[in-house]
Parts: sequence; structure tokens; C-alpha cells
Amino acid sequence: MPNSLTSVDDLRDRILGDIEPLPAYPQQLMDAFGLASAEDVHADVSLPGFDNSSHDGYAVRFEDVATATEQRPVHLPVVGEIAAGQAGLLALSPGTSAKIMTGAPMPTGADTVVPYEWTDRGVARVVITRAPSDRGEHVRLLGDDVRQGDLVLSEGAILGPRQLGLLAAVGRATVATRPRPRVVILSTGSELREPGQPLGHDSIYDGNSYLLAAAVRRAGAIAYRVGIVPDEPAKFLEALNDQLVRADLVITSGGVSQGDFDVVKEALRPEGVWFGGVAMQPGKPQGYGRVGEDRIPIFTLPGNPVSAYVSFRVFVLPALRRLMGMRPEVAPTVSARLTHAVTSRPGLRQFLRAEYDGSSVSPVGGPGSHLIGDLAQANALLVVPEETTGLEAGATVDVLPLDD
Ligand SMILES: Nc1nc2c(c(=O)[nH]1)N[C@H]1C(S)=C(S)[C@@H](COP(=O)(O)OP(=O)(O)OC[C@H]3O[C@@H](n4cnc5c(N)ncnc54)[C@H](O)[C@@H]3O)O[C@H]1N2
Ligand code: MOO
Ligand SMILES: [Mg+2]
Repeated sequence: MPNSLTSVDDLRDRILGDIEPLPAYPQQLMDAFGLASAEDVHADVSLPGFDNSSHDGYAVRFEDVATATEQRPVHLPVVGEIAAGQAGLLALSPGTSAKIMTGAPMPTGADTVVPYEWTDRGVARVVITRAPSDRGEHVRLLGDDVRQGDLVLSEGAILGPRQLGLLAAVGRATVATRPRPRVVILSTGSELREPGQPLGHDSIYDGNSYLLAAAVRRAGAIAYRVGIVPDEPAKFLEALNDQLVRADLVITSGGVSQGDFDVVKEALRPEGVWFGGVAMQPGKPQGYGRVGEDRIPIFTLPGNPVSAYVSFRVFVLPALRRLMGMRPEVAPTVSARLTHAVTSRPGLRQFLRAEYDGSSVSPVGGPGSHLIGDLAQANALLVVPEETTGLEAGATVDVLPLDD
């Protein structure tokens, strides 16, 4: 292998430049939950759609009640009652009032609402014992939240509860989204066994396909966990080709380094897949390319579990987000205060497992890329830049919180 390493950012940029978002189509709102909007949404209606009361009480003209006190109450005739859902039945004449319920449209002529609590709750006449402090009190004006034509949601925004609630509130029954990508996951290694099966002294359980399938699902995509393929190129290619029909993206683990049985490299290099070293630890040996007639993107991740996971976070997750049209594609890091000094290899971007509490960050375990026990303890990756060989306790550092 040549000594020159590709930088993390160069490889990620190359991958993101190679991948296009999946085609968008309209979805019912609840089917769009968790996906990204594939359109800028402008409001078809204003919110509120009409001036309405924020309290149960009496619609009045401000000047008619501005002097009301306990000692000198104002008396007004009540000329009608307006419930929520009733078209404004009334034009209110000066010196009169109408009962009005929360959410009901204001009658023309009225500009203020006096809540029941400031009155005797009269039916034909009402006694008002407290004045509103301003014209317009307890009235919600047309468009004071959203104006017709406003941009309420940008393309790329994730459709969570608040976003779906807003879309429904402005009358949208559907929203354009991109489908969840179908991701095929293969673990390579003749030493691998399925959990639950007997283990020889030379075999280990396949943790990676579960790790990656769960990470794929957490990203919002569909995971097809194929399982274990032995270190035999013909069998690997057969398993891969069988799966391509249902794949928008393929992830493999293992078989990409310098070994004598590095099956993925051996099988896919002739197909034009790129293999090389990336200036990062863990995750140095990587491969990326396209396979099959449909040129499906394939990520060939290193086999060490921490390397596979970090590679997923750094390269595959942004690609999945791009397929789904989610923004941002690359998760931003946050700043934190380092509790313990750390050292790092020069020339490589180090991703150390860490515990992050919202302000400070502590390394967890060692840097070994086989340490899945430590990985499971961590809730963040501490990112040590390529040129940095050591960080002092108390330094401000970059942290990538792990939400999965
Ligand atoms: N001579 C060199 N050897 C290695 C180098 C190197 O530069 N020169 N790089 C090392 C680094 S760094 C990594 S990372 C690994 C990557 O190797 P492979 O991608 O070829 O992965 P394997 O050799 O197949 O496996 C590595 C390791 O991980 C275990 N493994 C594999 N799959 C799974 C799985 N599904 N679940 C759990 N554990 C798995 C496997 O048994 C090995 O122990 O190469 C170094 N070597
Ligand atoms: O780069 Mo490997 O991914 O350290 O263990
Ligand atoms: Mg292997």
C-alpha cells in the first residue's frame, strides 16, 4: 500500500459528491414522520386564520370598558354568544358586548376580550369590574403566528412532531419526502459465528452486522442484515450479487486491510472499487465505490468493531443523510472541556471514545479498535485533529456526541 493517506475530509467530500438524493414523492403526513422534507413549504393559510379570542369572556370595544373597576363597574348589554367554530355572527355596536369562547372569531366592531373572571358572567347584561390594560387584550390577530405565503419548513428539515403539527396546521395533507434507503449489510470473516451458535477457540461472534444494522436503522434507513460471509471471494461476490436487487447502498465489514485473506479487497478491486488508507484512527483501511449493473454505492468498512462504527459515523451516515435529503449531512461537533490529558498519533485524526456530560468530556478506555466494551460505555467521540499529538487537561476540544 502506498504510504500516502487520503484525508478524512477529502474522502467524505468525494463520497458526498458521488451520491445523489433518492427521488422525492408526496407522502401522507404520518408516513413522512422521521424523514426529511424534500420541498420548501410555504403556508397556504395564515395562522391564526382570523382574529379570535384567547379567553372565554365578552367581546367588547376597549373604550367602552377602559374605566371599569370593582368600585365603578361598567354595565353592558350582551347581544349574542359566539362559540368556537361559529362564523362571526355579529357586528358589535358601540356600548354593547357579546359572549365569546376561546378560539371563536371576533365580531366586527369588537377589539378586546374581557375574561369571565373579571365579570359577573351575566347573560342579558354583564357587569365588568376590571379593565383590560390595552386595546386588543385577549385577542389573537390574523397572521400573528404565520402569514400566508411564509416559508414554514425548509427542504432538508426532519419531519418530527412539531414540524408535522405545523404542516397539518397550515392545511397540508401531504409533503414530498425521499424514501428510506434500503441498506444491505454483510460481515466478512471465516472466523465469525452467529450469536447463539457454539464458539470454537478460533472463532468470534459477529457483532458488526448488528452494530451496523442498528446504526442504519437509527439513521432512518432500512437495514437488511445479511449476516456472515466467509473469506472466499467467489462466495462473497455471490452473496453480494444476490443482495444488490434490494439495495440502495451496501455496507461490508472486514477484509480490506493487508492480510492474505482480505476477501473484500480481492473481490472488488477488479470491479473498480477504490481501496486505500485514510488519515484516521480507528478506521484507516477503507474502500468506497459502486457495484453491479445499477452501480449501487458500496462502503467496505474495516473489520475491527470500533473501526467499523467510527467509519459508519464519519462516512456512511452522511451518505445516508444525503440519500434521504437530510440537512446537515455531516453532524457538527460541539466544544467541551477535556478532563484528562490525552496523547495522539501525529498525522491521523483520532476518534477517542469518551463520556460527554454537556460541558466536559473524559476519555473512556484505550484507543484499540477492538474495544467494543469501551465503545458501548461511551456516549461521544473526542476528535483529536491530525496535527495534534497531545492535549492537556482543561483544553477546549471537539466532541461528536453519539445519539445511538
Ligand atoms: N499489516 C497490516 N495489518 C493491518 C493493518 C495494516 O495497516 N497493516 N491495519 C490494521 C487496521 S488499522 C485495521 S482496522 C484492520 C482492518 O482489517 P480488515 O478490514 O481487513 O478486517 P479483518 O482483518 O477482517 O478483521 C479485523 C479484526 O476485526 C475482527 N472482526 C471482523 N469482522 C468482525 C465482526 N463482524 N464482528 C466482530 N469482529 C470482527 C476480526 O476478527 C479481526 O480481529 O487491519 C489491521 N491490520
Ligand atoms: O485503523 Mo484500524 O481501524 O485502527 O484499527
Ligand atoms: Mg476478516
